Amino acid sequence: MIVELKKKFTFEAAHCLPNTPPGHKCRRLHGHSYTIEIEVKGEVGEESGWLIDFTDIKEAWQPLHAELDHYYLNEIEGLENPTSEVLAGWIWKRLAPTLEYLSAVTVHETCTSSCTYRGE
Ligand SMILES: Nc1nc2c(c(=O)[nH]1)N=C([C@H](O)[C@H](O)COP(=O)(O)OP(=O)(O)OP(=O)(O)O)CN2
Ligand SMILES: [Zn+2]
Repeated sequence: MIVELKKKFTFEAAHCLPNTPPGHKCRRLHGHSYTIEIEVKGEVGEESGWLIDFTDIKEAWQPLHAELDHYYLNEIEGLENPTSEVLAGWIWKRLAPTLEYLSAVTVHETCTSSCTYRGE
């Protein structure tokens, strides 16, 4: 049986988007309460009854939370232009080596805007 597990995390951070046209609202320094959704996909183990422990996802996320929470994202290497797209790719790159079965990273920048990256 193939399943998809999803776990959500939150962090607060400031950013601006320096490559937007002059006068664009996102050029101004502002902040978001980001929600990050991490998904893994694979076969359920017969004995365990699960794909992986949700705690494994939490442990993989924790170092990234420490790097991102209450920081100015533009000052972090690789996030000089921190769109949702760039951030989703940045998170994927860091999670993929440690989190088996990773299948998607979704960045919710606001309640109405999100970006999903599936490693392609
Ligand atoms: N493709 C992208 N478009 C935008 C990004 C992005 O990362 N990728 N980012 C922004 C801004 O960071 C902005 O803070 C969030 O955008 P927006 O959804 O427009 O925010 P609002 O709260 O104003 O949205 P409502 O329409 O009022 O819900 C902009 N675009
Ligand atoms: Zn923004």
